[in-house]
Formats: sequence, C-alpha cells, structure tokens
Amino acid sequence: MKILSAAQTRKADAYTIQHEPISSLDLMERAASALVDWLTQRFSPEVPFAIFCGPGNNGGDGLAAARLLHNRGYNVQVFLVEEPDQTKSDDFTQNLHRLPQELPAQSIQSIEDFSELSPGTVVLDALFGSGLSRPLRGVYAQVVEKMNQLGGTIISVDVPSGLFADEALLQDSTVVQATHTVTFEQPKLSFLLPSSGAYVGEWHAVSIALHPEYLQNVASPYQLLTPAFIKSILKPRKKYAHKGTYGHALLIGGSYGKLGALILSAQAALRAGVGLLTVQVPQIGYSIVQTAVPEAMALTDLHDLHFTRFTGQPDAYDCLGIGPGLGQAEDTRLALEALFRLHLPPLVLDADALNLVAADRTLLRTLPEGSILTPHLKEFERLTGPATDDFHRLQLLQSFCQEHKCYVVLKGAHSCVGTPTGEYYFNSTGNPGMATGGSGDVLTGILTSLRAQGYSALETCLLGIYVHGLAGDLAAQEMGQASLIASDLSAFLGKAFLAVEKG
Ligand SMILES: NC(=O)C1=CN([C@@H]2O[C@H](COP(=O)(O)OP(=O)(O)OC[C@H]3O[C@@H](n4cnc5c(N)ncnc54)[C@H](OP(=O)(O)O)[C@@H]3O)[C@@H](O)[C@H]2O)[C@@H](O)CC1
Ligand SMILES: Nc1ncnc2c1ncn2[C@@H]1O[C@H](COP(=O)(O)OP(=O)(O)O)[C@@H](O)[C@H]1O
Ligand SMILES: [K+]
Repeated sequence: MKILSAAQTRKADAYTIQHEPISSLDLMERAASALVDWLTQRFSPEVPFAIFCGPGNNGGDGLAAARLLHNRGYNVQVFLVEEPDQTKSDDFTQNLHRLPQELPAQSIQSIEDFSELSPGTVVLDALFGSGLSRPLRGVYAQVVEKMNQLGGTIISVDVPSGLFADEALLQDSTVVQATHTVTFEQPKLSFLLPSSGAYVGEWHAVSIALHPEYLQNVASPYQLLTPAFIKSILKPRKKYAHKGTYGHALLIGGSYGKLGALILSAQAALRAGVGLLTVQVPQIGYSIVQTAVPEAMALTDLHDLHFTRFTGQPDAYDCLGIGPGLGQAEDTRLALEALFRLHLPPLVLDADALNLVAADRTLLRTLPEGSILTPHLKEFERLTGPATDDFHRLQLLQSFCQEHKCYVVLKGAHSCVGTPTGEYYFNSTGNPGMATGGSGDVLTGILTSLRAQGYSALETCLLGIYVHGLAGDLAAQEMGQASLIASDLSAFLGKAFLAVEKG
C-alpha cells in the first residue's frame, strides 16, 4: 500500500471530486459516515461524545460526524475552537448549518470557555488534519493540553491535531495524545515513525473510496506491507524438492557469554525453511550448539571464545549471516576484513558485525554489494551518524543504501527496509512484546534462511520482517506481550507462514 504525502492526499481528494464525480461536501459526508460507522461499532449510545472542531475540513468532518452520531441516538456535545477572525472552510460552514437545532455548537475562544466534561466522555479530536500548516499555539494548544490532561479516550480524526502528516515535529510542540486515530484511506507517514507515531495510539485506516485510478498511478517511494503483497512473494514448496532445493545457510557468531544469540538465530533459520544450516562457533560453543540445535551442522573456530577466522569454504553456502553474539574483539574485526576479501555468497549483517563495520570505514567500503544490514536505531546511528529527526533519518537511510548498494532493515515498531534504489517499505506486523533480548537475532536467522532459499535481497527483507512480526503477533495473542520471549518467535513462525499463505 502506497503512503501518500499530505499534498498527494489533497490531490487524491480533488481527483476523486472531479472524476467520480462527487461534490466535496458529499466526499466529506462519506468520510464522516466511515468514521461514525467505526465509532458506533465500538461505542454504545450511552457513551457521551465531546467533539472538538477546528476551522478547516477536519473540523467539517467533526461537525458531520456530530450530526450523524446525534441522528443515531448518541449523546453528543460540539465545541468549535476558534481564534478571532479565523476563516472557516466552505464545507465546515455548510456542516455547521446542517447541525440540528437541538445540537448547538459551543464556541471556545479562550481556555476559560472549556467546560468540564462528564466522566467517561470520549473526546473526538477534529481540530486539524492533513492541512496543519504550523505548530499549535494559543487557544488551540491550550485546548489540546486540556484534552490530554483528561486522561480519557481520545479519538483523533484523520491525524492527531498538532502532528504533521509528513514532516518532523518541532521540539516542544503541543500534539493530541490519541488513544486511537481513525485515518482516511491510508495511514500517514508520520504514523510509522517513532517520535511522531507515539502520538497516534492505535491507528485504523477506513476507506472513503478515493478514486482508484489516482491511487494506482501516483508515485510514492513509501510503501506499507500488506498481507496480499507478502503472499505474492512467498514461494510454495515443491513436491519433488529435497534439502538441497532450499539452500545451505551459514551463521557466524556466538562469542563466550553470547552463544544464545547464535542459537536463537539458528533455530529461526531452520523454522524459516532453509534446507541445510551450518553454524560456526568458537571452541567452547561446539557441544552447546550441537545439543541445542541438533538439526544444524557446526564448524568451530580456532579460538576458544570468539570468531577469529572463517574455517569453511565460502562457496559451499548460499547465504552467510554474521553478527548475533559475535563480540567486538580486535581479532574478530581482522577476521571480518579477511572474510570480506573472499568471494562470498549474499551476506546478512547484524549486531556486532554492524558495530565493527561502523567503527572501521575501510571495512564498510568493502561491504559486498547487495548485502542486507539489520541495525536497530542505535546501530544505525553508529553507521551514519546522528539524525536530527525521524525524517532526516529516512534521508540518511536512503543515502546509505545508495552509497553502499545495500539493503538496510532499520528495526523498530514499524521496521523500515531501505533499498539501493531509494524506496522505503514499512512493516505492518509486530508488537511491543517483541522488545525483548534476542528478537533481532531471530530476525537475522530468518533473513539468512530466506536468502539462502533463493529469495532476492528485497524479497528476503520484506517477507522476513513481515513473518517475524506476525510470529510475534500470533505468540502475543496466546501468551500476552509481556511474557513473550525471543524463542517464542521461532515457535510461532510456522503459524505465521501458514497465515501468509492464506492471505
Ligand atoms: N474533500 C476533502 O478534501 C476531504 C477532506 N477531509 C478532511 O479534511 C482534512 C484536511 O482539511 P483541510 O485541508 O481543510 O485542513 P485542516 O487540517 O482542517 O486545517 C486547515 C485549516 O486550519 C488552519 N490551520 C492550519 N494549521 C493551523 C494552526 N497551527 N493554527 C491555526 N490554524 C491552523 C488553516 O489555516 P491557514 O493555514 O490557511 O492559516 C486552515 O484553515 C483531512 O485531514 C480530513 O479530515 C475528509 O473530509 C475527506 C474529504
Ligand atoms: N514495539 C515494537 N513493535 C514491533 N516490533 C518490535 C518492537 N520492539 C522491537 N521490535 C522488533 O524486535 C526486534 C528487536 O531487535 P533488536 O533490537 O536487534 O533486539 P536484540 O538485539 O535483542 O536481538 C526487531 O526486529 C524489531 O523490529
Ligand atoms: K484531528
């Protein structure tokens, strides 16, 4: 699914109005109906609603929703938050006139006009949407602060007011802290990024049937992964396949005290379907890994405690994953240098392999083309230097991938895959239960496995992050988020692949 900028969203509205054709007022009515359907499915008519409307079309949506909720028997209060002499949009004004007499709109021109709400009131935030042009000030900022202090349910219409759809927030901005955001057609870019996404709560995209022709033809570098798209990547297994059909993966890592990281990767690689798996561990890891993962073959390093030299034949493998529990010893760095001089199969680099590469720019320059790197935010910062904000980080991601001709999985709540050709793919699966040690090691195993099976680097990243997150979601459904541990992700990978197959 393409993610559109605020300007493209405006064009999509205009294109729909012109080509469907439909009046702007009717399109607003469609948006408000979709919103009200969503609300009435979740809240009964006893729940009081306080609807705060701004001066533009977002406020117009709020007014239309107020009328529709009222008509369905809901108990609604309407507040118009206004600065003196502020221009109102036409559709706002029309919807204001359409309010029934028994539903008067109360004006809030200063914070003294903000009256107490009865306990349990659901706040509907329709102050500003994609037309926000500057940070909130004056009465708008004060009202938002008050709304946030109430501590109840806040449902933002389209975008939490004060948040830009596709620009960075200025520091100390006042923004609605929504519990839910009901957004029209598609999530906005800022919903998917860590600083701004934190304001959105749970987001739900409701269709307002924008013109399919526009959505099909508009170009956007930003994509959100959907079940149908991921299903189209998955290759079914073949009846006459044998273990050689599904590749031979090699994982290197597991220094003293961190063997578990490599074991988690190895288990995940097997559950992600690789035909054969070999791991290279230091001497102390040999019997541990042979016991913990009997399906894997093991090579041992010459060193007792960490990686110092690759002891296998690189051309025996279809993908090499390196990093989980690797450690950052100086002879490990030298071993990486030597490794990069070999003719290698496709690479997946994670954890300490990334840290070593980040600390040694010469090593970074010899990174084989088409490699997959899986940094979390801190590791990414070590690779590229600090980002001033989430949007700057996306630029850094793009230039890093272009310069090093690699794929980067920037891990987080919505992990983002950057490509050498400048696209960004955001993951739609996963949950905070996965914020637990070892989740990233599991991802490395999955990616190494898929790449060894013959998926392209891009397919590997997209299918890999999606099934990893989905395994987390399925695990959390059964055991809750807090109890989820990394090995559960591997245990639920089978169900995740089945769910992808079903679509
Ligand atoms: N037919 C359609 O197009 C559909 C649109 N839809 C809905 O429309 C929403 C977008 O509507 P919109 O473009 O009117 O923008 P909106 O967010 O209401 O605000 C703009 C107004 O606020 C003002 N303003 C901005 N920032 C401000 C600030 N900090 N402090 C004070 N004022 C500020 C700005 O004034 P100006 O910047 O010109 O000074 C302008 O007056 C979209 O999110 C969705 O909900 C749906 O109904 C589907 C159909
Ligand atoms: N809040 C979250 N929502 C969704 N996924 C998450 C969340 N927190 C972490 N994850 C996922 O869990 C993994 C954590 O990786 P990482 O930070 O490298 O952990 P570790 O180093 O402990 O293995 C990433 O794939 C990330 O996308
Ligand atoms: K809003």
